[in-house]
Amino acid sequence: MKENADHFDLIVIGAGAAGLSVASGAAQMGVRVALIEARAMGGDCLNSGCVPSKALIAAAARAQAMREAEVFGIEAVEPVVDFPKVMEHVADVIAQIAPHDSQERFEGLGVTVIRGMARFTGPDALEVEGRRLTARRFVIATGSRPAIPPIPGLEDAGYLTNETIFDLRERPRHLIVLGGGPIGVELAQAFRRLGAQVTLVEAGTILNREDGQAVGVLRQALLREGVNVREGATVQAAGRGPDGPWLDLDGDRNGDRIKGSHLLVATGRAATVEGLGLEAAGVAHDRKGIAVDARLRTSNRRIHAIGDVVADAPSFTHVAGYHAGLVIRQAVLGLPAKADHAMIPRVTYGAPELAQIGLTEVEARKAHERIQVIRKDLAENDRARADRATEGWMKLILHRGRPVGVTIVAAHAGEMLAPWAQAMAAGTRLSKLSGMVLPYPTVAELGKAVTGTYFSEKLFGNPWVERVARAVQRLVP
Ligand SMILES: Cc1cc2nc3c(=O)[nH]c(=O)nc-3n(C[C@H](O)[C@H](O)[C@H](O)COP(=O)(O)OP(=O)(O)OC[C@H]3O[C@@H](n4cnc5c(N)ncnc54)[C@H](O)[C@@H]3O)c2cc1C
Ligand SMILES: NC(=O)c1ccc[n+]([C@@H]2O[C@H](COP(=O)([O-])OP(=O)(O)OC[C@H]3O[C@@H](n4cnc5c(N)ncnc54)[C@H](O)[C@@H]3O)[C@@H](O)[C@H]2O)c1
Repeated sequence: MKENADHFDLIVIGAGAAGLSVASGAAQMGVRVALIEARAMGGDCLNSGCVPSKALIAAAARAQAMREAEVFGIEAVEPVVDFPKVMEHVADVIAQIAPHDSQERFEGLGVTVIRGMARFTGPDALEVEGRRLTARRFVIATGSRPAIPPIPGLEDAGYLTNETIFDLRERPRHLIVLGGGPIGVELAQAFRRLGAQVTLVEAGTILNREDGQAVGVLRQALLREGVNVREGATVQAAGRGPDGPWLDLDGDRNGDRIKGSHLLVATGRAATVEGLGLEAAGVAHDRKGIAVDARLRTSNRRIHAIGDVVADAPSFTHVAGYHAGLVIRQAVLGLPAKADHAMIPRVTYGAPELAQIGLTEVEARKAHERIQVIRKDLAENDRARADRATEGWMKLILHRGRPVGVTIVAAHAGEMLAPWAQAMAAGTRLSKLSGMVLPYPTVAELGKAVTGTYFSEKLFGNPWVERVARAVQRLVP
């Protein structure tokens, strides 16, 4: 081993969800770790992603609840939204979580934290701010950035991204959101609920990876709440007028111009690979990110890549954490570990939320000749009735009696999905799930009701079961 102060067992580049998880796990198991971060500790999720967006959504939900109070016998009112205070709340939530990801905490765990841009100079060496570091192994966890589409005039129009929108302290009068993926949909609805006029512009259909029927429920909610949803809209050009940015659309309606006060671009992500010196390190990558094998190794076997920077991996914080665990198993404990993205859950935090694990119905029909789909509406659930939140449903997709997918559209779909994620990861049989006693009244009971339907279809009206039951009545005292 090189007796050099700047030699480490493991160097991690990027202190976002992925890099932080590897660094803390490895350091706590006695490995000499360096963690390099060019910008804010915590990366996208803490500073400009999950955390601020969910805090904003929470404030927006409070505002909406005031508009919808009538049904509970409480006078509905149009809320007075103090937008700067809402954004203070968002900043405060970030500040509360930040110590967990801070340089001080990681140094306390024994990690050497180095601030600056890392650039590989060779297969086992890199440079940060003129300092040379070497290591036995590296982990690239440099995440992703907003991908900006090549629309003529977009730079002149001026736009926000997830990296700047949470710095706003003045409520947009009219926010144009370009892109109807999870970022666009979540933020469009939140800003609308906080009192902005919102136009959501999407080239195809919103949330196009998700179950179309579930998206339909969310789309109706967006429209009902006054989000102007423009799907199938191609943006020809953008520019800036005296009052703010505009987009010229061509598609569903010919040649119309949308004028807003602010424009948010949420048209996808690009892996952060520029300036990393990946060629010097012998790490293959393309437009989609860094290529890895099932063990998350790059073309340089001593370098792993994890999180958003990985080509073709789902971009979620829980995936970043999952990848980190797999790398720790291999690089720290010497155990084999392979990534499997088939059972990664995902939730779009609209109102209602849209949650998915495994195959959607359409995907399952393509993958298997025969599937069974059982759907139960929230309107049948007592807690949902009491909460006046009966919009939505759950769909269980089965192949040969085993769950291959679950889709939920409901106010708390993410929480409702969690036990299914556990059950599907553990391979729990449906009979075990249907035999479980759940607290009443909870919306989670809808999941049990679905499994109940599966078994009642098999048991009720079945001549064999009826014969057995009659025999038992005769023979058992
Ligand atoms: C608005 C929004 C909402 C989201 N909501 C959710 C959600 O609700 N749930 C969910 O699961 N996911 C959500 N995501 C996705 C989630 O934020 C990402 O999947 C996650 O942050 C990826 O973590 P990461 O560690 O791979 O990358 P990042 O968090 O991007 O971290 C990478 C870090 O590397 C640093 N870096 C880059 N290059 C270098 C270099 N050369 N040298 C040193 N440092 C470098 C960067 O500065 C950054 O801090 C959301 C994303 C956005 C944008
Ligand atoms: N709740 C969550 O877990 C959550 C929330 C936000 C983001 N994320 C993660 O971040 C990723 C990125 O989110 P995103 O919403 O930016 O990207 P996305 O790729 O999921 O969606 C981008 C959308 O923009 C549209 N689009 C692209 N170019 C366009 C153009 N020129 N004009 C009009 N529409 C255009 C696409 O058709 C697509 O629907 C997500 O895929 C997800 O993995 C997760």
